[in-house]
Amino acid sequence: RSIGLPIFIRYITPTNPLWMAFGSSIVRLARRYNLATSNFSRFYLFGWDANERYHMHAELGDAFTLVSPGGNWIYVAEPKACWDILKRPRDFGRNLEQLKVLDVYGKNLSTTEGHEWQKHRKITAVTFTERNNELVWSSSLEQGQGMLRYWLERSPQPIRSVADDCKTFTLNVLAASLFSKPYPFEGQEEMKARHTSIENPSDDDSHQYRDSFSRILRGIILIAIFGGETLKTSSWMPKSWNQVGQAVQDFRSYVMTMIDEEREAVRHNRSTRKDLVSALVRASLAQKNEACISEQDIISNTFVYGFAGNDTTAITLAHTIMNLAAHPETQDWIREEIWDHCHDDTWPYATWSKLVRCQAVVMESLRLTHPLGSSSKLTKTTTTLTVNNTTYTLPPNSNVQVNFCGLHTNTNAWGTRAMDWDPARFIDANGQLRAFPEGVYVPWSHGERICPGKRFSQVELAAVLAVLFRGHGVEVVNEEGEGEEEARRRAERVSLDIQMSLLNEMWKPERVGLRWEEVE
Ligand code: HEM
Repeated sequence: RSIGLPIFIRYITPTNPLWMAFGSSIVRLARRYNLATSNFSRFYLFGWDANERYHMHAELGDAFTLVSPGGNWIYVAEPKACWDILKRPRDFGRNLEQLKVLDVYGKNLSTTEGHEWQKHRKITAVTFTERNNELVWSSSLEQGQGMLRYWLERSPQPIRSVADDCKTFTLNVLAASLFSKPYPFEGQEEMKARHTSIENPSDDDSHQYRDSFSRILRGIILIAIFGGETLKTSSWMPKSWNQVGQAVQDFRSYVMTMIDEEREAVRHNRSTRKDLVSALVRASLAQKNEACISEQDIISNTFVYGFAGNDTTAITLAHTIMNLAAHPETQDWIREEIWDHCHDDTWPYATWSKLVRCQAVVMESLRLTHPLGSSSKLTKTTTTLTVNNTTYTLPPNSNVQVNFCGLHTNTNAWGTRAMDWDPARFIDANGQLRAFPEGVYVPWSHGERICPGKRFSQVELAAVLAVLFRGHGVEVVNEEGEGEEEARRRAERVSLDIQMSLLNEMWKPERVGLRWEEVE
Protein backbone atom coordinates (compact mmCIF):
# COMPACT_ATOMS: atom_id res chain seq x y z
CA ARG A 1 0.00 0.00 0.00
CA SER A 2 2.91 2.33 0.65
CA ILE A 3 3.77 2.20 -3.08
CA GLY A 4 0.37 3.73 -3.76
CA LEU A 5 -0.63 1.64 -6.79
CA PRO A 6 -4.07 -0.01 -6.96
CA ILE A 7 -4.02 -3.42 -5.29
CA PHE A 8 -5.39 -6.72 -6.44
CA ILE A 9 -5.41 -9.63 -3.97
CA ARG A 10 -4.87 -13.19 -5.09
CA TYR A 11 -5.12 -15.82 -2.36
CA ILE A 12 -2.74 -18.31 -3.98
CA THR A 13 0.79 -17.24 -4.88
CA PRO A 14 1.29 -17.36 -8.68
CA THR A 15 4.61 -19.22 -8.22
CA ASN A 16 3.28 -21.80 -5.74
CA PRO A 17 4.74 -25.05 -7.20
CA LEU A 18 1.71 -27.19 -6.33
CA TRP A 19 -0.65 -24.67 -7.90
CA MET A 20 1.62 -24.40 -10.93
CA ALA A 21 1.36 -28.17 -11.37
CA PHE A 22 -2.37 -28.68 -10.74
CA GLY A 23 -4.03 -25.25 -10.48
CA SER A 24 -4.89 -24.77 -14.13
CA SER A 25 -6.64 -28.17 -14.34
CA ILE A 26 -8.67 -27.25 -11.25
CA VAL A 27 -9.68 -23.89 -12.75
CA ARG A 28 -10.64 -25.46 -16.08
CA LEU A 29 -12.65 -28.18 -14.32
CA ALA A 30 -14.43 -25.61 -12.15
CA ARG A 31 -15.23 -23.56 -15.26
CA ARG A 32 -16.59 -26.61 -17.04
CA TYR A 33 -19.00 -27.47 -14.24
CA ASN A 34 -19.92 -23.83 -13.61
CA LEU A 35 -18.35 -23.91 -10.16
CA ALA A 36 -15.85 -21.10 -10.68
CA THR A 37 -16.53 -17.62 -9.39
CA SER A 38 -15.65 -14.88 -11.86
CA ASN A 39 -12.44 -14.06 -9.91
CA PHE A 40 -11.34 -17.68 -9.68
CA SER A 41 -12.00 -18.23 -13.37
CA ARG A 42 -10.12 -15.11 -14.47
CA PHE A 43 -7.13 -14.89 -12.18
CA TYR A 44 -6.10 -18.36 -10.97
CA LEU A 45 -5.12 -20.02 -14.22
CA PHE A 46 -1.38 -20.40 -14.94
CA GLY A 47 -1.08 -17.79 -17.69
CA TRP A 48 -4.07 -15.72 -16.49
CA ASP A 49 -2.37 -12.44 -17.44
CA ALA A 50 -1.93 -13.56 -21.06
CA ASN A 51 -5.67 -14.28 -21.22
CA GLU A 52 -6.68 -11.05 -19.47
CA ARG A 53 -4.60 -8.86 -21.75
CA TYR A 54 -5.65 -5.23 -21.10
CA HIS A 55 -9.02 -6.03 -19.41
CA MET A 56 -7.56 -6.14 -15.91
CA HIS A 57 -5.70 -2.88 -16.49
CA ALA A 58 -8.87 -1.22 -17.82
CA GLU A 59 -10.48 -2.02 -14.46
CA LEU A 60 -7.55 -1.24 -12.15
CA GLY A 61 -5.21 1.10 -14.03
CA ASP A 62 -2.16 0.95 -16.29
CA ALA A 63 -0.12 -0.28 -13.32
CA PHE A 64 -1.29 -2.27 -10.30
CA THR A 65 0.15 -4.53 -7.64
CA LEU A 66 -0.90 -8.14 -7.41
CA VAL A 67 -0.65 -9.05 -3.73
CA SER A 68 -0.38 -12.71 -2.73
CA PRO A 69 0.72 -14.68 0.36
CA GLY A 70 4.12 -15.40 -1.25
CA GLY A 71 4.93 -11.96 -2.64
CA ASN A 72 3.86 -8.99 -4.71
CA TRP A 73 4.04 -8.43 -8.46
CA ILE A 74 3.70 -5.02 -10.09
CA TYR A 75 2.10 -5.22 -13.56
CA VAL A 76 2.73 -2.36 -15.98
CA ALA A 77 1.02 -1.84 -19.36
CA GLU A 78 1.61 1.86 -20.10
CA PRO A 79 3.93 2.50 -23.09
CA LYS A 80 6.12 5.25 -21.60
CA ALA A 81 6.55 3.46 -18.27
CA CYS A 82 7.40 0.16 -20.01
CA TRP A 83 9.92 1.92 -22.24
CA ASP A 84 11.47 3.53 -19.17
CA ILE A 85 11.78 0.16 -17.37
CA LEU A 86 13.39 -1.53 -20.39
CA LYS A 87 15.88 1.32 -20.76
CA ARG A 88 17.02 1.18 -17.14
CA PRO A 89 18.54 -2.31 -16.68
CA ARG A 90 20.62 -1.13 -13.67
CA ASP A 91 17.44 -0.19 -11.77
CA PHE A 92 15.15 -2.88 -13.21
CA GLY A 93 17.45 -5.89 -13.40
CA ARG A 94 17.01 -9.59 -14.08
CA ASN A 95 15.35 -11.95 -11.66
CA LEU A 96 18.38 -14.26 -11.65
CA GLU A 97 16.85 -16.65 -9.11
CA GLN A 98 13.96 -17.31 -11.51
CA LEU A 99 16.31 -17.83 -14.46
CA LYS A 100 18.51 -20.43 -12.75
CA VAL A 101 16.60 -23.19 -14.58
CA LEU A 102 18.41 -22.09 -17.74
CA ASP A 103 21.86 -22.78 -16.25
CA VAL A 104 21.74 -26.43 -17.40
CA TYR A 105 25.25 -26.03 -18.92
CA GLY A 106 26.38 -23.04 -16.83
CA LYS A 107 25.85 -19.29 -16.98
CA ASN A 108 24.98 -17.69 -20.29
CA LEU A 109 23.68 -14.59 -22.04
CA SER A 110 20.22 -14.93 -20.55
CA THR A 111 21.08 -15.74 -16.92
CA THR A 112 23.65 -13.06 -16.13
CA GLU A 113 23.77 -9.30 -15.71
CA GLY A 114 26.36 -6.53 -15.26
CA HIS A 115 29.98 -7.39 -16.18
CA GLU A 116 29.28 -11.08 -16.54
CA TRP A 117 26.50 -10.39 -19.04
CA GLN A 118 28.74 -7.96 -20.95
CA LYS A 119 31.29 -10.75 -21.34
CA HIS A 120 28.66 -13.10 -22.79
CA ARG A 121 27.28 -10.35 -25.01
CA LYS A 122 30.76 -9.71 -26.39
CA ILE A 123 31.34 -13.41 -27.02
CA THR A 124 28.02 -13.88 -28.74
CA ALA A 125 28.17 -10.66 -30.81
CA VAL A 126 29.87 -12.68 -33.58
CA THR A 127 26.90 -14.99 -33.93
CA PHE A 128 23.71 -13.21 -35.02
CA THR A 129 25.05 -11.83 -38.27
CA GLU A 130 23.59 -11.44 -41.77
CA ARG A 131 25.79 -14.37 -42.80
CA ASN A 132 23.91 -16.55 -40.34
CA ASN A 133 20.53 -15.08 -41.26
CA GLU A 134 21.08 -16.21 -44.85
CA LEU A 135 21.33 -19.71 -43.49
CA VAL A 136 18.14 -19.14 -41.47
CA TRP A 137 16.37 -18.01 -44.65
CA SER A 138 17.43 -20.98 -46.80
CA SER A 139 16.82 -23.60 -44.12
CA SER A 140 13.38 -22.11 -43.31
CA LEU A 141 12.39 -22.32 -46.98
CA GLU A 142 13.49 -25.93 -47.09
CA GLN A 143 11.86 -26.94 -43.81
CA GLY A 144 8.68 -25.05 -44.73
CA GLN A 145 8.44 -27.10 -47.93
CA GLY A 146 8.84 -30.32 -45.95
CA MET A 147 6.15 -29.30 -43.48
CA LEU A 148 3.72 -28.30 -46.25
CA ARG A 149 4.34 -31.59 -48.08
CA TYR A 150 3.59 -33.51 -44.87
CA TRP A 151 0.30 -31.64 -44.37
CA LEU A 152 -0.76 -32.01 -48.01
CA GLU A 153 -0.06 -35.75 -47.98
CA ARG A 154 -2.58 -36.09 -45.18
CA SER A 155 -5.31 -34.11 -46.92
CA PRO A 156 -8.33 -34.37 -46.78
CA GLN A 157 -7.76 -35.54 -43.17
CA PRO A 158 -7.89 -32.51 -40.82
CA ILE A 159 -4.43 -31.67 -39.48
CA ARG A 160 -4.54 -31.34 -35.71
CA SER A 161 -0.80 -31.35 -35.05
CA VAL A 162 0.02 -27.86 -36.36
CA ALA A 163 1.41 -26.60 -33.03
CA ASP A 164 3.68 -29.65 -32.60
CA ASP A 165 4.74 -29.61 -36.25
CA CYS A 166 5.72 -25.94 -35.90
CA LYS A 167 8.04 -26.97 -33.03
CA THR A 168 9.68 -29.57 -35.26
CA PHE A 169 10.05 -26.93 -37.95
CA THR A 170 11.83 -24.48 -35.61
CA LEU A 171 14.01 -27.24 -34.09
CA ASN A 172 15.23 -28.17 -37.58
CA VAL A 173 15.87 -24.56 -38.57
CA LEU A 174 17.89 -24.17 -35.38
CA ALA A 175 19.89 -27.34 -36.17
CA ALA A 176 20.80 -25.83 -39.53
CA SER A 177 21.60 -22.38 -38.12
CA LEU A 178 23.46 -23.56 -35.02
CA PHE A 179 25.40 -26.49 -36.48
CA SER A 180 24.81 -26.58 -40.26
CA LYS A 181 23.00 -29.88 -39.74
CA PRO A 182 20.24 -30.53 -42.25
CA TYR A 183 17.40 -32.78 -41.09
CA PRO A 184 14.46 -33.72 -43.25
CA PHE A 185 11.14 -32.46 -41.86
CA GLU A 186 9.36 -35.15 -39.87
CA GLY A 187 5.69 -34.69 -38.88
CA GLN A 188 4.12 -35.89 -35.64
CA GLU A 189 2.86 -39.22 -37.00
CA GLU A 190 6.21 -40.01 -38.62
CA MET A 191 8.04 -39.14 -35.43
CA LYS A 192 5.81 -41.39 -33.30
CA ALA A 193 6.37 -44.27 -35.75
CA ARG A 194 10.14 -43.81 -35.54
CA HIS A 195 10.12 -43.67 -31.74
CA THR A 196 8.18 -46.90 -31.44
CA SER A 197 10.49 -48.66 -33.90
CA ILE A 198 13.68 -47.76 -32.01
CA GLU A 199 14.24 -49.20 -28.56
CA ASN A 200 16.21 -46.22 -27.28
CA PRO A 201 15.79 -43.12 -29.49
CA SER A 202 18.95 -41.50 -28.13
CA ASP A 203 20.93 -44.38 -29.75
CA ASP A 204 19.85 -43.03 -33.11
CA ASP A 205 22.62 -40.58 -34.06
CA SER A 206 20.77 -38.78 -36.81
CA HIS A 207 18.18 -37.49 -34.35
CA GLN A 208 20.45 -37.04 -31.35
CA TYR A 209 20.28 -33.26 -31.33
CA ARG A 210 16.57 -32.93 -31.96
CA ASP A 211 15.38 -35.64 -29.60
CA SER A 212 17.74 -34.75 -26.77
CA PHE A 213 16.98 -31.07 -27.09
CA SER A 214 13.22 -31.42 -27.10
CA ARG A 215 13.48 -33.78 -24.13
CA ILE A 216 15.51 -31.17 -22.22
CA LEU A 217 12.94 -28.47 -23.03
CA ARG A 218 10.14 -30.64 -21.66
CA GLY A 219 12.12 -31.71 -18.57
CA ILE A 220 13.79 -28.42 -17.70
CA ILE A 221 12.09 -28.11 -14.30
CA LEU A 222 13.20 -31.65 -13.35
CA ILE A 223 16.75 -30.77 -14.39
CA ALA A 224 16.64 -27.64 -12.24
CA ILE A 225 15.45 -29.64 -9.21
CA PHE A 226 17.62 -32.80 -9.47
CA GLY A 227 20.44 -31.99 -11.89
CA GLY A 228 21.16 -33.95 -15.08
CA GLU A 229 23.52 -36.51 -13.51
CA THR A 230 21.11 -37.55 -10.71
CA LEU A 231 18.25 -37.83 -13.19
CA LYS A 232 20.30 -40.06 -15.43
CA THR A 233 21.61 -42.45 -12.81
CA SER A 234 18.88 -42.73 -10.14
CA SER A 235 17.31 -46.19 -10.26
CA TRP A 236 14.23 -45.12 -8.24
CA MET A 237 13.16 -42.53 -10.79
CA PRO A 238 10.76 -43.25 -13.68
CA LYS A 239 12.44 -44.20 -16.96
CA SER A 240 11.21 -40.99 -18.61
CA TRP A 241 13.14 -38.99 -15.97
CA ASN A 242 16.31 -41.05 -16.60
CA GLN A 243 15.89 -40.22 -20.28
CA VAL A 244 15.82 -36.50 -19.47
CA GLY A 245 19.14 -36.93 -17.62
CA GLN A 246 20.57 -38.87 -20.57
CA ALA A 247 19.41 -36.10 -22.92
CA VAL A 248 21.46 -33.52 -20.94
CA GLN A 249 24.58 -35.61 -21.57
CA ASP A 250 23.67 -36.33 -25.21
CA PHE A 251 23.21 -32.68 -26.07
CA ARG A 252 26.55 -31.77 -24.46
CA SER A 253 28.42 -34.45 -26.40
CA TYR A 254 26.61 -33.46 -29.58
CA VAL A 255 27.74 -29.82 -29.29
CA MET A 256 31.26 -30.96 -28.31
CA THR A 257 31.48 -33.02 -31.50
CA MET A 258 30.36 -30.01 -33.53
CA ILE A 259 32.99 -27.85 -31.83
CA ASP A 260 35.78 -30.40 -32.44
CA GLU A 261 34.83 -30.85 -36.10
CA GLU A 262 34.85 -27.11 -36.70
CA ARG A 263 38.17 -26.61 -34.87
CA GLU A 264 39.77 -29.18 -37.14
CA ALA A 265 38.25 -27.54 -40.23
CA VAL A 266 39.47 -24.07 -39.22
CA ARG A 267 42.96 -25.33 -38.43
CA HIS A 268 43.19 -26.87 -41.90
CA ASN A 269 41.60 -23.88 -43.60
CA ARG A 270 38.66 -26.01 -44.63
CA SER A 271 35.90 -24.16 -42.78
CA THR A 272 33.02 -22.97 -44.95
CA ARG A 273 30.26 -23.11 -42.35
CA LYS A 274 28.06 -20.07 -41.67
CA ASP A 275 26.43 -21.38 -38.51
CA LEU A 276 26.46 -19.94 -35.00
CA VAL A 277 28.66 -22.59 -33.37
CA SER A 278 31.22 -22.20 -36.15
CA ALA A 279 31.27 -18.42 -35.55
CA LEU A 280 31.89 -19.01 -31.85
CA VAL A 281 34.65 -21.55 -32.50
CA ARG A 282 36.42 -19.22 -34.94
CA ALA A 283 36.16 -16.35 -32.46
CA SER A 284 37.56 -18.54 -29.69
CA LEU A 285 40.50 -19.63 -31.87
CA ALA A 286 41.22 -16.05 -32.94
CA GLN A 287 41.30 -14.64 -29.41
CA LYS A 288 44.62 -13.63 -27.90
CA ASN A 289 43.61 -14.53 -24.38
CA GLU A 290 42.74 -18.25 -24.51
CA ALA A 291 40.67 -18.08 -21.32
CA CYS A 292 38.17 -15.67 -22.83
CA ILE A 293 35.71 -17.97 -24.68
CA SER A 294 35.66 -21.40 -23.09
CA GLU A 295 34.03 -24.58 -24.34
CA GLN A 296 31.50 -24.19 -21.56
CA ASP A 297 30.63 -20.68 -22.82
CA ILE A 298 29.96 -22.09 -26.28
CA ILE A 299 27.83 -24.96 -24.99
CA SER A 300 25.83 -22.88 -22.49
CA ASN A 301 25.08 -20.12 -25.02
CA THR A 302 24.24 -22.61 -27.78
CA PHE A 303 21.79 -24.17 -25.36
CA VAL A 304 20.18 -20.87 -24.46
CA TYR A 305 19.81 -19.86 -28.13
CA GLY A 306 17.97 -23.09 -28.66
CA PHE A 307 15.89 -22.60 -25.54
CA ALA A 308 15.02 -18.96 -26.25
CA GLY A 309 14.64 -19.39 -30.00
CA ASN A 310 12.67 -22.57 -30.41
CA ASP A 311 9.29 -22.50 -28.72
CA THR A 312 8.94 -18.70 -28.94
CA THR A 313 9.09 -18.86 -32.74
CA ALA A 314 7.08 -22.08 -33.02
CA ILE A 315 4.25 -20.74 -30.85
CA THR A 316 4.16 -17.51 -32.87
CA LEU A 317 3.96 -19.50 -36.11
CA ALA A 318 1.16 -21.73 -34.80
CA HIS A 319 -0.90 -18.68 -33.77
CA THR A 320 -0.24 -17.01 -37.11
CA ILE A 321 -1.44 -20.06 -39.06
CA MET A 322 -4.52 -20.44 -36.85
CA ASN A 323 -5.45 -16.78 -37.36
CA LEU A 324 -4.84 -16.96 -41.08
CA ALA A 325 -7.13 -20.00 -41.27
CA ALA A 326 -9.79 -17.91 -39.50
CA HIS A 327 -9.20 -15.03 -41.96
CA PRO A 328 -9.04 -16.19 -45.59
CA GLU A 329 -9.05 -12.56 -46.74
CA THR A 330 -5.69 -12.03 -44.99
CA GLN A 331 -4.31 -15.09 -46.79
CA ASP A 332 -5.22 -13.42 -50.11
CA TRP A 333 -3.62 -10.20 -48.89
CA ILE A 334 -0.24 -11.80 -48.12
CA ARG A 335 -0.39 -14.04 -51.23
CA GLU A 336 -0.60 -10.94 -53.41
CA GLU A 337 2.68 -9.72 -51.93
CA ILE A 338 4.34 -13.16 -52.09
CA TRP A 339 3.47 -13.38 -55.81
CA ASP A 340 5.03 -9.94 -56.32
CA HIS A 341 8.36 -10.91 -54.78
CA CYS A 342 8.78 -14.68 -55.05
CA HIS A 343 8.42 -15.59 -58.72
CA ASP A 344 11.48 -17.65 -59.67
CA ASP A 345 12.55 -20.96 -58.25
CA THR A 346 15.23 -19.43 -56.04
CA TRP A 347 14.30 -16.63 -53.71
CA PRO A 348 17.35 -14.62 -52.60
CA TYR A 349 17.82 -13.74 -48.93
CA ALA A 350 17.05 -10.04 -49.57
CA THR A 351 13.43 -11.05 -50.37
CA TRP A 352 12.58 -11.39 -46.69
CA SER A 353 12.59 -7.64 -46.00
CA LYS A 354 10.20 -7.04 -48.92
CA LEU A 355 7.61 -9.35 -47.41
CA VAL A 356 6.16 -6.63 -45.19
CA ARG A 357 2.64 -8.08 -45.09
CA CYS A 358 4.03 -11.43 -43.97
CA GLN A 359 5.90 -9.58 -41.24
CA ALA A 360 2.71 -7.71 -40.33
CA VAL A 361 0.72 -10.91 -39.73
CA VAL A 362 3.50 -12.14 -37.44
CA MET A 363 3.47 -8.82 -35.59
CA GLU A 364 -0.31 -9.00 -35.19
CA SER A 365 -0.05 -12.54 -33.77
CA LEU A 366 2.63 -11.43 -31.31
CA ARG A 367 0.49 -8.47 -30.31
CA LEU A 368 -2.51 -10.60 -29.37
CA THR A 369 -0.67 -13.68 -28.11
CA HIS A 370 2.88 -13.24 -26.85
CA PRO A 371 4.79 -16.43 -26.01
CA LEU A 372 6.57 -14.85 -23.03
CA GLY A 373 3.64 -12.79 -21.79
CA SER A 374 5.87 -10.36 -19.99
CA SER A 375 9.44 -9.44 -19.18
CA SER A 376 10.14 -10.03 -15.50
CA LYS A 377 12.27 -7.43 -13.76
CA LEU A 378 13.51 -7.03 -10.19
CA THR A 379 14.32 -3.63 -8.67
CA LYS A 380 17.90 -3.61 -7.41
CA THR A 381 17.55 -0.62 -5.05
CA THR A 382 14.82 1.81 -4.06
CA THR A 383 13.77 3.30 -7.36
CA THR A 384 11.04 5.43 -8.93
CA LEU A 385 8.66 4.75 -11.77
CA THR A 386 6.37 7.24 -13.46
CA VAL A 387 3.08 5.92 -14.80
CA ASN A 388 0.66 8.34 -16.50
CA ASN A 389 2.35 11.36 -14.86
CA THR A 390 2.31 9.97 -11.30
CA THR A 391 5.65 8.94 -9.79
CA TYR A 392 5.76 5.92 -7.49
CA THR A 393 8.62 4.82 -5.24
CA LEU A 394 9.35 1.10 -5.41
CA PRO A 395 11.33 -0.68 -2.69
CA PRO A 396 14.32 -2.94 -3.55
CA ASN A 397 13.50 -6.49 -4.71
CA SER A 398 10.10 -5.54 -6.14
CA ASN A 399 8.96 -7.83 -8.94
CA VAL A 400 7.97 -5.70 -11.91
CA GLN A 401 6.30 -7.19 -14.97
CA VAL A 402 6.47 -5.38 -18.29
CA ASN A 403 3.15 -6.89 -19.31
CA PHE A 404 3.46 -7.34 -23.10
CA CYS A 405 -0.05 -8.81 -23.39
CA GLY A 406 -1.61 -5.85 -21.56
CA LEU A 407 0.62 -3.26 -23.24
CA HIS A 408 -0.08 -4.50 -26.77
CA THR A 409 -3.86 -4.42 -26.28
CA ASN A 410 -3.94 -1.15 -24.30
CA THR A 411 -6.97 0.61 -25.77
CA ASN A 412 -5.41 4.05 -25.19
CA ALA A 413 -2.68 3.17 -27.66
CA TRP A 414 -4.45 0.66 -29.93
CA GLY A 415 -8.00 2.00 -29.93
CA THR A 416 -11.29 0.34 -29.12
CA ARG A 417 -10.68 -2.38 -31.72
CA ALA A 418 -7.50 -3.47 -29.96
CA MET A 419 -8.73 -7.05 -29.67
CA ASP A 420 -9.54 -7.42 -33.38
CA TRP A 421 -7.23 -9.32 -35.72
CA ASP A 422 -6.11 -6.66 -38.19
CA PRO A 423 -2.53 -7.02 -39.50
CA ALA A 424 -3.02 -4.04 -41.84
CA ARG A 425 -2.64 -1.80 -38.77
CA PHE A 426 1.11 -2.45 -39.05
CA ILE A 427 1.34 -1.03 -42.59
CA ASP A 428 1.61 2.72 -43.24
CA ALA A 429 0.23 4.77 -46.16
CA ASN A 430 3.37 3.99 -48.23
CA GLY A 431 2.89 0.28 -47.86
CA GLN A 432 5.83 0.02 -45.44
CA LEU A 433 5.94 -1.23 -41.85
CA ARG A 434 4.62 1.46 -39.53
CA ALA A 435 6.82 3.03 -36.86
CA PHE A 436 5.23 3.30 -33.40
CA PRO A 437 5.83 5.79 -30.58
CA GLU A 438 8.23 4.64 -27.85
CA GLY A 439 7.05 1.66 -25.86
CA VAL A 440 3.81 1.03 -27.77
CA TYR A 441 5.00 -2.18 -29.44
CA VAL A 442 8.00 -4.09 -28.00
CA PRO A 443 7.45 -7.86 -28.49
CA TRP A 444 11.21 -8.50 -28.74
CA SER A 445 11.79 -6.17 -25.79
CA HIS A 446 13.97 -3.06 -26.02
CA GLY A 447 17.21 -1.57 -24.67
CA GLU A 448 20.41 -3.49 -24.07
CA ARG A 449 18.55 -6.71 -23.21
CA ILE A 450 16.61 -6.70 -26.49
CA CYS A 451 16.21 -10.14 -28.05
CA PRO A 452 19.38 -10.91 -30.05
CA GLY A 453 17.35 -13.39 -32.14
CA LYS A 454 14.83 -10.76 -33.35
CA ARG A 455 16.04 -10.71 -36.96
CA PHE A 456 16.57 -14.49 -36.89
CA SER A 457 12.91 -15.07 -36.02
CA GLN A 458 11.62 -12.41 -38.44
CA VAL A 459 13.55 -13.97 -41.33
CA GLU A 460 12.48 -17.49 -40.34
CA LEU A 461 8.79 -16.61 -40.10
CA ALA A 462 8.69 -14.55 -43.31
CA ALA A 463 10.31 -17.45 -45.20
CA VAL A 464 7.93 -20.11 -43.94
CA LEU A 465 4.84 -17.98 -44.62
CA ALA A 466 6.03 -17.35 -48.19
CA VAL A 467 6.45 -21.09 -48.77
CA LEU A 468 3.15 -22.07 -47.16
CA PHE A 469 0.91 -19.45 -48.75
CA ARG A 470 2.42 -18.87 -52.20
CA GLY A 471 0.51 -21.70 -53.83
CA HIS A 472 -1.69 -22.96 -51.00
CA GLY A 473 -4.32 -21.90 -48.54
CA VAL A 474 -5.54 -23.22 -45.21
CA GLU A 475 -9.10 -23.58 -43.96
CA VAL A 476 -10.75 -24.57 -40.70
CA VAL A 477 -12.51 -27.93 -40.94
CA ASN A 478 -16.12 -27.60 -39.75
CA GLU A 479 -17.25 -29.74 -36.84
CA GLU A 480 -20.60 -31.48 -37.21
CA GLY A 481 -23.48 -29.04 -37.55
CA GLU A 482 -21.15 -26.06 -37.72
CA GLY A 483 -21.16 -23.42 -40.47
CA GLU A 484 -18.00 -22.01 -42.11
CA GLU A 485 -18.17 -18.72 -40.26
CA GLU A 486 -18.75 -20.42 -36.90
CA ALA A 487 -15.74 -22.67 -37.50
CA ARG A 488 -13.55 -19.63 -38.20
CA ARG A 489 -14.68 -17.85 -35.03
CA ARG A 490 -13.94 -21.05 -33.08
CA ALA A 491 -10.37 -21.05 -34.46
CA GLU A 492 -10.00 -17.44 -33.39
CA ARG A 493 -11.23 -18.25 -29.87
CA VAL A 494 -8.86 -21.23 -29.57
CA SER A 495 -5.96 -19.04 -30.64
CA LEU A 496 -6.78 -16.59 -27.83
CA ASP A 497 -7.21 -19.29 -25.16
CA ILE A 498 -3.79 -19.45 -23.50
CA GLN A 499 -2.31 -21.76 -20.95
CA MET A 500 1.17 -21.32 -19.61
CA SER A 501 3.53 -24.28 -19.29
CA LEU A 502 7.04 -22.91 -19.71
CA LEU A 503 5.72 -20.33 -22.13
CA ASN A 504 2.24 -19.10 -23.06
CA GLU A 505 0.77 -21.55 -25.54
CA MET A 506 -2.57 -22.21 -27.15
CA TRP A 507 -4.56 -24.53 -24.93
CA LYS A 508 -5.39 -27.73 -26.82
CA PRO A 509 -4.79 -26.45 -30.36
CA GLU A 510 -5.88 -29.88 -31.64
CA ARG A 511 -9.46 -28.69 -31.01
CA VAL A 512 -9.19 -27.09 -34.44
CA GLY A 513 -8.64 -29.27 -37.52
CA LEU A 514 -6.98 -27.50 -40.46
CA ARG A 515 -6.96 -28.47 -44.13
CA TRP A 516 -4.39 -27.31 -46.71
CA GLU A 517 -5.28 -26.99 -50.36
CA GLU A 518 -3.71 -25.72 -53.53
CA VAL A 519 -4.98 -22.33 -54.74
CA GLU A 520 -5.42 -21.27 -58.37
C1 HEM B 1 9.08 -14.70 -32.25
C2 HEM B 1 10.17 -15.09 -31.67
C3 HEM B 1 10.84 -14.44 -30.49
C4 HEM B 1 10.33 -13.58 -29.55
C5 HEM B 1 8.90 -13.04 -29.47
C6 HEM B 1 11.39 -13.27 -28.62
C7 HEM B 1 11.27 -12.40 -27.55
C8 HEM B 1 12.26 -12.15 -26.64
C9 HEM B 1 12.14 -11.26 -25.52
C10 HEM B 1 10.89 -10.46 -25.17
C11 HEM B 1 13.32 -11.28 -24.84
C12 HEM B 1 13.64 -10.52 -23.55
C13 HEM B 1 13.27 -11.42 -22.39
C14 HEM B 1 13.19 -10.73 -21.07
O1 HEM B 1 13.33 -9.52 -20.96
O2 HEM B 1 12.98 -11.45 -20.08
C15 HEM B 1 14.21 -12.20 -25.52
C16 HEM B 1 15.48 -12.52 -25.11
C17 HEM B 1 16.30 -13.42 -25.76
N1 HEM B 1 16.05 -14.06 -26.95
FE1 HEM B 1 14.33 -13.92 -28.04
N2 HEM B 1 12.52 -13.94 -29.00
C18 HEM B 1 12.23 -14.67 -30.13
C19 HEM B 1 13.11 -15.46 -30.85
C20 HEM B 1 14.43 -15.71 -30.51
C21 HEM B 1 15.36 -16.49 -31.30
C22 HEM B 1 15.03 -17.15 -32.65
C23 HEM B 1 16.53 -16.56 -30.59
C24 HEM B 1 17.82 -17.26 -30.92
C25 HEM B 1 18.01 -18.09 -31.91
C26 HEM B 1 16.34 -15.79 -29.37
C27 HEM B 1 17.29 -15.62 -28.38
C28 HEM B 1 17.13 -14.85 -27.26
C29 HEM B 1 18.13 -14.73 -26.21
C30 HEM B 1 19.48 -15.44 -26.17
C31 HEM B 1 17.62 -13.83 -25.26
C32 HEM B 1 18.30 -13.34 -23.96
C33 HEM B 1 19.07 -12.07 -24.26
C34 HEM B 1 19.62 -11.39 -23.02
O3 HEM B 1 19.15 -11.63 -21.94
O4 HEM B 1 20.54 -10.57 -23.18
N3 HEM B 1 15.06 -15.28 -29.36
N4 HEM B 1 13.54 -12.70 -26.63
